[in-house]
Amino acid sequence: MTDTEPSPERRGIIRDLEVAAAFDADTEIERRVAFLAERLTTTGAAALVLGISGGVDSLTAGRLCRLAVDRVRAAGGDAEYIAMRLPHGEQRDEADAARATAFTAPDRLLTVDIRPATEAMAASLREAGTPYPDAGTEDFVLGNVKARQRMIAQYAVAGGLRGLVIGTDHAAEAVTGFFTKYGDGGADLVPLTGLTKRRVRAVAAALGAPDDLVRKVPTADLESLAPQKPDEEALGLTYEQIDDFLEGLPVSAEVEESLVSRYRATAHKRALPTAP
Ligand SMILES: Nc1ncnc2c1ncn2[C@@H]1O[C@H](COP(=O)(O)OP(=O)(O)OC[C@H]2O[C@@H]([n+]3cccc(C(=O)O)c3)[C@H](O)[C@@H]2O)[C@@H](O)[C@H]1O
Ligand SMILES: Nc1ncnc2c1ncn2[C@@H]1O[C@H](COP(=O)(O)OP(=O)(O)OP(=O)(O)O)[C@@H](O)[C@H]1O
Ligand SMILES: [Mg+2]
Repeated sequence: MTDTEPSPERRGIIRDLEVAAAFDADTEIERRVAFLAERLTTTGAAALVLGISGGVDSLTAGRLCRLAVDRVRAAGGDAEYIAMRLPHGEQRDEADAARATAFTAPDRLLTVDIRPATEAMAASLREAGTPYPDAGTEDFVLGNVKARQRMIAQYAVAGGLRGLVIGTDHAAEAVTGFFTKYGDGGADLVPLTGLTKRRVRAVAAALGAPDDLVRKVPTADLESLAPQKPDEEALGLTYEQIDDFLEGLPVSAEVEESLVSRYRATAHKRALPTAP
């Protein structure tokens, strides 16, 4: 069963997440590079800091950082793009991460293993007697600790070098709240805002990224008990379905209901802390 006319609630979500009706990859590249360059110039920051995972989102954001920094320099400014590799121990898709990093052409590359910090926190939580209901819950929660360790590492570099931390959140993650609050959700600038997943891929392709990395299966890769688990498996929805919903295309009633209710349930993740 499909609907052809998006509900008023869906239209509100599309508007709130800034998903444009029309899309042209080159126009989006220009707009987003201009945004990053303007932020560097206006804030007087000296660097853009971004974790590169090997996935398409960070590859795309990283290339936009490269172009923005080049633009600032061409205008006589001084800035750099700092990429960070933040593996948890040995990363299974390290070869992809290395190629993605090379594609973004950073001025500096810093590699920080987040495993020791994550394990130290896990051990201290266990010692404190943290009452996890089961091993799966502990593994899931420690996955979010990994994402937050990455945030800590990026802010440590930004703090030392007058940098700004780049987040890779886009509309297809924002609508489901599929990010760690104050983990990968913690950033200063979010240049992919409003893009659906297929539009992120289209931007990556237009930027000249290697085809296999453009089409790579998305994974948060946070759970040690389920390494490289595809996002679509975790979400129980495909990115095609999520993108269709966001682009106002026909989706089933089940998909519509599921996304509207996830959007409502995760409102706190897209807002400032709740105050009285
Ligand atoms: N109603 C409410 N009002 C205010 N705050 C509320 C709240 N409900 C929960 N909270 C708070 O939010 C916390 C839950 O949020 P959070 O800690 O983020 O945890 P949660 O949303 O449960 O998990 C994060 C999800 O995002 C996925 N993820 C993370 C990182 C990257 C990617 C990726 O795409 O690569 C995906 C991850 O696999 C997982 O499925 C609760 O522990 C609580 O502190
Ligand atoms: N192993 C890692 N090394 C460096 N940064 C990472 C790593 N894992 C995650 N990140 C950071 O967290 C962000 C969120 O991860 P996410 O999985 O949503 O994006 P991605 O890996 O770039 O693309 P995809 O969603 O297609 O897998 C990444 O874009 C990146 O900035
Ligand atoms: Mg990923």
